[in-house]
Amino acid sequence: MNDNLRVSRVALIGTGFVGSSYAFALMNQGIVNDLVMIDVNKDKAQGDALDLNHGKGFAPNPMNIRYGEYEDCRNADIVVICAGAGQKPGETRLDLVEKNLKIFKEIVGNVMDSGFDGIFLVATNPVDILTYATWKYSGLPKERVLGSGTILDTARFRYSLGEYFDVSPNNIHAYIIGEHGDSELPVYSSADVGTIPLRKYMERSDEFQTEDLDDIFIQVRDAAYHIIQNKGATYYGIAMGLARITRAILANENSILTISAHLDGEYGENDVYIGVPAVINRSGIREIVELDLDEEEQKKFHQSSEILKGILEPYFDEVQPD
Ligand SMILES: NC(=O)C1=CN([C@@H]2O[C@H](COP(=O)(O)OP(=O)(O)OC[C@H]3O[C@@H](n4cnc5c(N)ncnc54)[C@H](O)[C@@H]3O)[C@@H](O)[C@H]2O)C=CC1
Ligand SMILES: CC(=O)C(=O)O
Repeated sequence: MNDNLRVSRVALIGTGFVGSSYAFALMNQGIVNDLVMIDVNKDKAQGDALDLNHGKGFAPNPMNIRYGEYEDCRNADIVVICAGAGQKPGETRLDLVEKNLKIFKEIVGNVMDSGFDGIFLVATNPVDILTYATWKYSGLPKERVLGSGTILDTARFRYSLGEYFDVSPNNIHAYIIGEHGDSELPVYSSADVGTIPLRKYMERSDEFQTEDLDDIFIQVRDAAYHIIQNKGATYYGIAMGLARITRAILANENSILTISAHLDGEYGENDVYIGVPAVINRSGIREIVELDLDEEEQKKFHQSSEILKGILEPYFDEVQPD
């Protein structure tokens, strides 16, 4: 049988705003055959599974959806973790570290006790820190533990640049890398619009001004704060991003996506999970794509990495800031 057509199972831990939106995206896109939903709040997971089942008749592909227990993770291809606290208005992602690390120790322990031997995909914030924790707590190879990283920030960036240039975001190649959070950075040096380097594209019209690029980035970096202020949480964007990563894994796509990956010398950094472009396929992270950063970008990326290492250090003693 073609490996791309085999039965695929995702176990989702945490069926709150993000988890249930992700489940809805999976169903609508027909990405997975079997979805098991697990939450400490069993009523919520059970209610979501039933609600989703009622929409199945309108979905593009047959899909088995049910609520379950940790033992159901045993045969999962991917365990996706969206469980834990989210930011309240005014809180940063890094403010969540203490409480969500505790939750993760328990969750990852339970998943591993089931005999799980697949790929972890983490969305809970602070996502780079919790992906590192998942890697440590699980003992799985680093290639099989990834976080959503800056996939959402990159999508927001392409959306905003698309609006600015009045071009589809699909024709814009531009990445946000670094922490999924306040120290992230845009990579303008290698951004392009329809293969034309972005800065060159801007020469087409006096309407395009370099200062606007700073405003666009600030809008992107602070988007979550604005959305949380408006409606308490963000979930549709990340749900689509998680579905995109899931598809890249299960369909063995070899797609380049900005996810949180463990660096082992790439970009001159060691022992940190951070947002970078990487080739994603059925084995998880096939390889990290090293962008040719300019000096300013390199400096900012290093600063972002140092911030993450500084957060990790008290919890994981072998992490040494440079
Ligand atoms: N990586 C990204 O780009 C994004 C990440 N997030 C993060 O996703 C996380 C979830 O956000 P929401 O869904 O809005 O929160 P939520 O509060 O709606 O859902 C969290 C769910 O986790 C469950 N949970 C808590 N402890 C658990 C445990 N020990 N075991 C199993 N389930 C447990 C809760 O019962 C709840 O259903 C937050 O950390 C948030 O910051 C949110 C948006 C974007
Ligand atoms: C909440 C969050 O991490 C985001 O929307 O970017």
